[in-house]
Amino acid sequence: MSHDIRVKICGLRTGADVAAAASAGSSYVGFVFYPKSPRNVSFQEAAALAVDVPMGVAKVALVVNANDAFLDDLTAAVPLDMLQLHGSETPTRVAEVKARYGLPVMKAVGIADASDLAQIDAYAAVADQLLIDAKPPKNADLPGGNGLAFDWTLLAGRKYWTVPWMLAGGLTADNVAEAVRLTGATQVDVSSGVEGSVGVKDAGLISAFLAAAQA
Ligand SMILES: O=C(O)c1ccccc1N[C@@H]1O[C@H](COP(=O)(O)O)[C@@H](O)[C@H]1O
Repeated sequence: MSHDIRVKICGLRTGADVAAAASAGSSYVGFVFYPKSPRNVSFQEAAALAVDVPMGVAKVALVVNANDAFLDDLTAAVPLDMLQLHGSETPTRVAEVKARYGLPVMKAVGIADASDLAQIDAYAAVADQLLIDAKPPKNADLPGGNGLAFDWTLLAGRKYWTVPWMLAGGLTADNVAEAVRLTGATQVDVSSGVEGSVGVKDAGLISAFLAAAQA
């Protein structure tokens, strides 16, 4: 039986990446605007890639603790459908970004243990979507995109959040079906799990991930 799981492929850097994600059936594509990331793209590169994203596939900009000047320039240069805030933005900042840019905002929340779940309600009150990701290791260069999974059973039996959410963190074609089964996620996000080497997407892995997520 096939399930209606919506997939986001994050960290696209080339036209071939966009074509692979779109033809495999992704619902979202993500562009990373964070210089420390091996997946970082410039505004100009993202604007060129956005042209080839089919209608109906949402273009998501991933930013980390971005200020208004950065977001002003980003939103002027790149046609976007959603902003993904993947730093330590507070609920107040999430609300400010949503009001200032008029774009749906997805807030990433890092989870390592049950105590990390407490913060989610405050974000659910202001964000349009949540991204439930693994908390990065201490001193990690990146706040996400580390290929690290968290204990999915932490989400089993949770009360529902009031906004849609995506599961992320260390997902691959081999584990995504189990992750969906344990968490009840209806949306999943992947970056390093569909790469042949760090920062380099692999069309075969993208297609295998979509097939496994929706199987
Ligand atoms: O992908 C990145 O380089 C990145 C950089 C900074 C913040 C987040 C980043 N990626 C996001 O992290 C999660 C999980 O990634 P992975 O599948 O474990 O590699 C995913 O949501 C990406 O959107």
